[in-house]
Amino acid sequence: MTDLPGIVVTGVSGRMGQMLVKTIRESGRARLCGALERPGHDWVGQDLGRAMGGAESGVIVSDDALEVLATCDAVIDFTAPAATVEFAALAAQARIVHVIGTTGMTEEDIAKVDAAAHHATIVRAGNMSLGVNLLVQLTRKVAAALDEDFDIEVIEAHHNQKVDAPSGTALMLGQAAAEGRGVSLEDVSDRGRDGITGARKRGDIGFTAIRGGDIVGEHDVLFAAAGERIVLRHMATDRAIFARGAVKAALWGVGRGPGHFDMMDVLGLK
Ligand SMILES: NC(=O)C1=CN([C@@H]2O[C@H](COP(=O)(O)OP(=O)(O)OC[C@H]3O[C@@H](n4cnc5c(N)ncnc54)[C@H](O)[C@@H]3O)[C@@H](O)[C@H]2O)C=CC1
Ligand SMILES: O=C(O)C1=N[C@H](C(=O)O)C[C@H](O)C1
Repeated sequence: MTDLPGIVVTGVSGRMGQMLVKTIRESGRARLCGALERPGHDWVGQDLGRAMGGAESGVIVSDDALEVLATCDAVIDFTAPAATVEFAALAAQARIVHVIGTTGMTEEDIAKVDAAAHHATIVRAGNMSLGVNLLVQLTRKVAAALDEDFDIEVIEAHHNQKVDAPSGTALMLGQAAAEGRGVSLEDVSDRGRDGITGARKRGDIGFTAIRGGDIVGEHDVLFAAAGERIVLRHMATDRAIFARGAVKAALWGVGRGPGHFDMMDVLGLK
């Protein structure tokens, strides 16, 4: 049992953090070697099992990332951009795998993660599910096959606690559509319609974000032309799909050496 790769979960009290703990425990392929939360969080110092409302687990929630990362093979991180940038630097120091699910990162944040990837094995993706990563491939193919007579719109829906928009997944899908068309997403992205916007610009890729209730995550890529429409859709109904992908990525990364990878690498979809 102790020979299994050790994974630490950071942001352990969060929606994804708790799902990751459950997924690691059920996997039979890894052991939970630590649990981290932000300094000042009321779970810090408590037994993780008890904090999650169950039996004692023997794992104490810590806020000392440097100490915990030194004893583990990988850290899985679904937290917030500023925290993720710090974890990347610590993972580089510890020479371990850093799986990043955090979305809403800026170009500057990503440049810092790139720098950390000289020493850490980083797997970062706005969506860790198999289904969405396949949808990304399909989106690129469909966009490449159609011309600008087809308007492309990415529509996403998430729960009312989500803090970033468009979602990381929507941006992955928009990027794939732009690549399929051979254009830069930056040049054609339309992200904030309100008021008298004028007619839609030919060639633009539009984004719409819906927030409500407990929606886990839904993404449509709409290709709309005169007389016909194609819709590519993914609907997540259980966060376990993201957690399973993240654990798979952590195990894939152990022993691989430094670099900045994504789920396409892990799933062999490149
Ligand atoms: N890539 C993917 O497949 C997925 C990505 N996400 C992304 O994961 C992130 C988290 O999502 P949720 O779990 O829903 O959010 P959440 O708000 O439920 O959890 C975030 C947790 O991170 C903790 N945290 C913040 N700063 C920290 C620090 N310095 N050290 C340790 N812990 C810290 C918070 O206290 C909180 O418990 C978001 O960016 C979301 O978009 C969510 C689902 C799937
Ligand atoms: O915040 C979430 O919940 C999710 N975030 C990711 C994103 O921004 O795309 C992935 C998933 O859709 C759930």
